[in-house]
Amino acid sequence: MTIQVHGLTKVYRRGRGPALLDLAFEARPGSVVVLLGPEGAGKTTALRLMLELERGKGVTLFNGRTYRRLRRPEREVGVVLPTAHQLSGSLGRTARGHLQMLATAVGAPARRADELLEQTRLAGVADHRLRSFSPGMNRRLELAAALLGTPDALLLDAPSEGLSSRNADWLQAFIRAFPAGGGSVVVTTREPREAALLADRVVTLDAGRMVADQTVAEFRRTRLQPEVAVRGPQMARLADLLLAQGAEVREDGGAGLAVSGLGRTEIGELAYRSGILLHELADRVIEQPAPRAVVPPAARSGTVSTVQLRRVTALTARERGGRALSVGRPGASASVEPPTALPPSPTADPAPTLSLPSPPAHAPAFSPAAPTVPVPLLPTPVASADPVTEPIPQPLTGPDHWNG
Ligand SMILES: Nc1ncnc2c1ncn2[C@@H]1O[C@H](COP(=O)(O)OP(=O)(O)OP(=O)(O)O)[C@@H](O)[C@H]1O
Repeated sequence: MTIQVHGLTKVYRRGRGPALLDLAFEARPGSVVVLLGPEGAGKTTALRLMLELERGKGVTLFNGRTYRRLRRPEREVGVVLPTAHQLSGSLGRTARGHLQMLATAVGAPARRADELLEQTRLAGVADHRLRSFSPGMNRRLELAAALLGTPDALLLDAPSEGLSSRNADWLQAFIRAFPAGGGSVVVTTREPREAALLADRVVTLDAGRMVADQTVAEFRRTRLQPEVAVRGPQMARLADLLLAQGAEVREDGGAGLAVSGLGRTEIGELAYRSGILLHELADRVIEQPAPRAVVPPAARSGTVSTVQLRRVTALTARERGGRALSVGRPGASASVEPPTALPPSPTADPAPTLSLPSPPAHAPAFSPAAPTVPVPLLPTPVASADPVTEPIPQPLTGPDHWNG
């Protein structure tokens, strides 16, 4: 199923800024789109608008029809929202009884309940009453309910929240497998790593604004930086050797290094050949800060209908060629390269820009105004020469970050 989202905008209270402003994206058949953002970014609001559970601006089309105009919406679109299936009146029912009742309501055969209990790993508690269910079991039951009508699309709001890591792994595998038959999924999360696991496309929200719309490959490149943590008693010597091999090296705690640009195996072999003892050698992923929305005063005063923002994919400082930290050896001072000039954006939007206040010095990139994103989606810009777009500061990786 193709899901097209055009210009979704929601203002809950007059005089307050929008909870969601001009959200636009497309979920193609056979794909997973993740809406990623921190608490309050507007993810749930987006799903509620898509399902017409809220009044607002914009439109969402499911294979060309709005949700309410679908012939059998509850069979065509499976939904897991915090309020979608209230269990409060059903706590005395068994899981099987609850699902059978919902199956009847959506016109699915009763045996579908048992199939789904099996599929969502609830078969063992099928005859348990819902009042005994843990939050994680409830989450899986909600998913089973969403699947009763064998839908072509799933809208899932933070489905892995409250799940044990084993069940979260299972759920992520399920979500990844769902599009195989042409289905599409829109799923929300606050976790960049989960987004990278699930998504074909990641739409990043901040303060109700879409601040990036990226393929998962681009998202991984810009937001998740792989590095290798190395620990041992001879790190100064190893740092010199690694730098000579072209790696980037940061001090990481007293007897540790964080290395990028060389793989774990290469680092291990280098240390072994040089007779350097290692206590730890482990892959890890460092999250880069998300792009932040710069909220114009007009939006804060609630006059949002005239304000339109365009998205910009923020680049990491490293991609912009600036602020790459190279550390000679632990304890030595870091050399910080000055930022280099950006090339003009190949996809720069020629549309007139709205004047925005300068972002605060700490604020990473966002965009000025321009027309809304049409459907089909524009390719994500790979760079921007926009004067209000700043490089993202190099991330600090914990209390022991390099502070030279
Ligand atoms: N019914 C409501 N009335 C007023 N404001 C609301 C309402 N629902 C949401 N908001 C506000 O809208 C903004 C977006 O909320 P939303 O729940 O969509 O965020 P979210 O990204 O889903 O956050 P979370 O990750 O915590 O679920 C927040 O500032 C929230 O306080």
